[in-house]
Amino acid sequence: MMLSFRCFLFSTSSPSSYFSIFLPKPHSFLPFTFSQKLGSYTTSSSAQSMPSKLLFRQLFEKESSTYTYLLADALHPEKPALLIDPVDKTVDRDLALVKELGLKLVYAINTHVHADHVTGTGLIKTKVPDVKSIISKASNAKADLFVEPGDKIYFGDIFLEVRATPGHTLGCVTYVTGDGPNQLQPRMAFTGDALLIRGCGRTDFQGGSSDKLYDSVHSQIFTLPKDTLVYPAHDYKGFTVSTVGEEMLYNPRLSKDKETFKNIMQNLNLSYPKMMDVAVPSNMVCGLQET
Ligand SMILES: N[C@@H](CCC(=O)N[C@@H](CSS)C(=O)NCC(=O)O)C(=O)O
Repeated sequence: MMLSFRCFLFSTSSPSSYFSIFLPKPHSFLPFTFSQKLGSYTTSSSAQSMPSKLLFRQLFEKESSTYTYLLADALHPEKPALLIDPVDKTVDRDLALVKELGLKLVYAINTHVHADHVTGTGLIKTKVPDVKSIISKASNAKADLFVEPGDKIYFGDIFLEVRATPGHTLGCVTYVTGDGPNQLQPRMAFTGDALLIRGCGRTDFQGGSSDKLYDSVHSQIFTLPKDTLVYPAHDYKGFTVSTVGEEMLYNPRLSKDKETFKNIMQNLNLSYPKMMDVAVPSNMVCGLQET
C-alpha cells in the first residue's frame, strides 16, 4: 500500500516515534483481531463494538455544551493519549482522568478556533509541558503543530486522519480514525462544529460559508462508510453519537439540496455566542490570552 506522509512538520522533540504525527507505524504487528463483533455501542466508555486497543471517553462541559474526547492506545506500553477539543473549565477533570487511567497525554487538539468557550489546550500545556498542541494550518491560530488535509496523527498504533471541513470557520477540520487493516472498525469521525447530530455549525461569522459547509460535509464526511460514528463538538439536545448513514438520511439541514440548505442557514437567526469576544482572540493563542 502506498502511504504518503508529511514529514516536514514532525516534531523531533517528540518523546518517541510512537507519538508521532505523519510517521507511519509498521503494519506488521497485529495483536488483535478487529473483526469479531462483541456487543453494542456505548457512548461513555468504549465506543467500538469489537475488541480494540482504543480507550475512548466522551466528556461533557455543560456551560457551552461542548464535548471533549479522550482517546488512547490502551495496549501500548506507554498508553499514549490525546484530547480533542478540551475546554479550559474542565481541564483539571480531564487531566485527573488521564492520570487515573495511567495514560500519557501527548496531544491536545482543536478542531477549530472555537467562538463559544476558551480552549483548554494552552492550560494543559502549562500543567503537562510535554503535551503538544495541534490545530489546522488554515486556522491561522497558534499551536505547536499544524495539520493539513491528509496528515495523520499517530498515538501508539492508532492514527487520526485530517480532513478539511471549512464552512463553520475557515480552518475547521474533522479528525477521522484511520483506515487500514489494523485500525478501528467502525471508524469514528470527530466533526467539530461542521456536522452536529441532526444539525450543523452556524455559518455567519469567522469566515463561515454555508456553500462551503455543504460541500465539506458532503465531500469529506458523507463519503465515509455509513457506519462511521459521528462525534460532534457540541450537542444542545442531549444526543451523544450518530452515524454518517443516519445523518445522511435524517439531518434536517444537510440531507437537503444545497439551495435549501443555504436558505435554512440564512434564516437561523441565532444570537452570537455570549463568550465570542473573549473566546475567539483567546483561542487564536491556545486559550492563553489575558482577558
Ligand atoms: N448559545 C450559545 C451558542 C450557541 C451556538 O451558536 N452554537 C454554535 C456552535 S459554538 S460557535 C453553532 O454553530 N450552533 C448551531 C446551531 O444550530 O445551534 C452561547 O451563547 O455560547
